[in-house]
Amino acid sequence: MILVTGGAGATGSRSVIELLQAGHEVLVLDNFSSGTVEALQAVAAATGRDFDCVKGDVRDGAFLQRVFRENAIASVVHCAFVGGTVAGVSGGSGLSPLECYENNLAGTLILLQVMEEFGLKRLSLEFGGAGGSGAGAVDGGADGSVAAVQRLVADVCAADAEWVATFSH
Ligand SMILES: O=c1ccn([C@@H]2O[C@H](COP(=O)(O)OP(=O)(O)O[C@H]3O[C@H](CO)[C@H](O)[C@H](O)[C@H]3O)[C@@H](O)[C@H]2O)c(=O)[nH]1
Repeated sequence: MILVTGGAGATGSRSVIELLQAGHEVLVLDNFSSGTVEALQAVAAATGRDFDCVKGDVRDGAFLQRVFRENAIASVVHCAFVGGTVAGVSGGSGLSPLECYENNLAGTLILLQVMEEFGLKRLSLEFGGAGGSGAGAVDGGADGSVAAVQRLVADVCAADAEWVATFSH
């Protein structure tokens, strides 16, 4: 089973469709800060497949531990990112830098810690709107938090060859 964080959002729900169509079992995890039940209903309609969804936050380590304990998760697709507030950059969420870094960097840090605790070291990161776009994008992100996430994950992978991570924007 593949866990898709932020699976009720635009980028995440597209990933869920692709994974279901490829025959994978999927579990969606989303705090529904911007994700919607309608997006999940559209996934079900497009694929004709059933999948479960748990409501909760990637920053909640105890919640993540429960999810990993109760489900046979083989890998994680991490899409639970929020956009920055840099003027003129798409994907802006209206959140402050502190809120963005907390969502994106702290959320990823806690997710990685719990994954490692469960011996799970396969991760795809899909930044979607949080990655920014066009000439205004800074270091691959609408604010520095996406670059910080990439650096964190790169350092974790460099220190332990068992970790496998891919990025897409
Ligand atoms: O801590 C968090 C933060 C976010 N989320 C969830 O993560 C998902 C993020 O998805 P969004 O749709 O908010 O963001 P995307 O990057 O997927 O999509 C954005 O970027 C896209 C471009 O790729 C389009 O512009 C789209 O309209 C715009 O919402 C949401 O379900 C949100 O509820 C969490 O679960 N936990």
